[in-house]
Amino acid sequence: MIELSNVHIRQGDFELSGLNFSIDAGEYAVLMGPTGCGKTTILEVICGLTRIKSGTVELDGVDVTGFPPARRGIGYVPQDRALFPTMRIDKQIEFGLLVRGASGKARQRRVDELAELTGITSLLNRYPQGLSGGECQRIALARALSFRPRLMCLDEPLSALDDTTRIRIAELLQTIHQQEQVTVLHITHNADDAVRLGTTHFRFMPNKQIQHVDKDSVEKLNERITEDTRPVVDRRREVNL
Ligand SMILES: Nc1ncnc2c1ncn2[C@@H]1O[C@H](COP(=O)(O)OP(=O)(O)OP(=O)(O)O)[C@@H](O)[C@H]1O
Repeated sequence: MIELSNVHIRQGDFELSGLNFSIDAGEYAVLMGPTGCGKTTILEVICGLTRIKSGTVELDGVDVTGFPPARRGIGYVPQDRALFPTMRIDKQIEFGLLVRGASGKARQRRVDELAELTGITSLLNRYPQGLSGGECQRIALARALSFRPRLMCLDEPLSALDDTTRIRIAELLQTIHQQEQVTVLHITHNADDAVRLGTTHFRFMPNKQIQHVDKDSVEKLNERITEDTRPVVDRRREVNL
């Protein structure tokens, strides 16, 4: 489904090289690793938001290395959710379909379907201002799913939520994985979330390579949780267009 081969990335002083990583279709893959090791960078490479120096990115056997984000058919939920601040929620959800030329009827049907799936029907006429973190996450998930992506890339989707909301959103992620039959790549520091949600697990190793790890070893992990203090990067919004 996803295959990164011999990928070389450089951003400022940060560099990864000879990186190989693959995920089979239908998996709920969790990628873990300490802060600053390059997890978000890998999501951005897969989505087409960060250019690679060399190597290839394949999706379903197609080399998409030179494809712009919108041609990759990936739903992306960045860590800050990046909702459009001045757009009504129903319009945000249908946006990915609108730019792909879907009819008004098809868009309405999908908005209703996703609103029900994510539990946001009562929010469709609102704007992002004043919404809770959990509500924003549900909307970001619905928006990313609108065009039936083959892959969902989720950047710490359960961070910054209270415990009850965290459990509810984790349940929603499981429902989405099953009902939408979408392959998921979820990055997290949290070993409990990784064990609960993942069907396959990967970890950034000290040698800057990604390695497949079994569930038992994930349970023993206790990654240090630190906040990402980098400024929000607006270009991440592009991917769901
Ligand atoms: N645009 C950029 N220019 C220069 N350096 C960058 C840029 N984007 C990211 N980096 C650097 O690349 C490294 C990896 O960042 P990345 O956000 O991928 O790590 P991460 O594993 O997702 O971290 P966290 O878990 O804290 O979110 C960091 O050292 C970061 O400062």
